[in-house]
Amino acid sequence: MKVAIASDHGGFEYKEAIKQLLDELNIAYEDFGTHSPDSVDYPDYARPVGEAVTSGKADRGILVCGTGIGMSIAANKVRGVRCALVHDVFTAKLTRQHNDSNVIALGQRVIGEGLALMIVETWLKESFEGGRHQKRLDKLSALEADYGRH
Ligand SMILES: O=C(CO)[C@H](O)[C@H](O)[C@H](O)COP(=O)(O)O
Repeated sequence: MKVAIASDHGGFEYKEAIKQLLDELNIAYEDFGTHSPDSVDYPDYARPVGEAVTSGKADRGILVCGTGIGMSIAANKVRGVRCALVHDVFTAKLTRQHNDSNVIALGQRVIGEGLALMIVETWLKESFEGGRHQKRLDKLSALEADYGRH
C-alpha cells in the first residue's frame, strides 16, 4: 500500500507524527507538504493528495488541518475522492467498511495525537465490505458524473 499525505500549518505536527506511524507500519508514503508550520492554504494540499489517489499513484490519502473540515471539503471536490472527516475509531472503521473512503481528514485542533494515530491505523487496516454498499457507491459516482457536466 502507498499513502499520499499532506497538511496545512494547522495539521503539520500530526502529519509528522502520522509519518512516523507509517514508518513503524512499513507503509510507503509520499509527503505533499506543508513542510513547516508557516501559514498556508489547505486546498493547495488537499488537491495533490486527491489527485494522487484518483490517478492510482497512491492507494489512500491522509489529510490534516486544524479541524479537518477544510481539507475534507477540498478533497471531495476531486472527482473519485471519497474523503471522510473522522474523529473517532468507530467511524474510522465504518467509513472503510461502508463508504470505501479513499481519503481521511483529521483535525489537529480537535482530538489528541494518540487518538489521531489510532484512527489512522484503524482506517488503514479496515476493508470495504462491498455487497449492498457497492450499489450506494455507484450512486455516488452517478451523482458526481451528473454534476461534473458543463
Ligand atoms: O480549513 C480549516 C477549517 O475548515 C482548517 O482548520 C485550517 O487549518 C484553519 O482554517 C486554519 O486557520 P488559521 O487561523 O489560518 O490557522
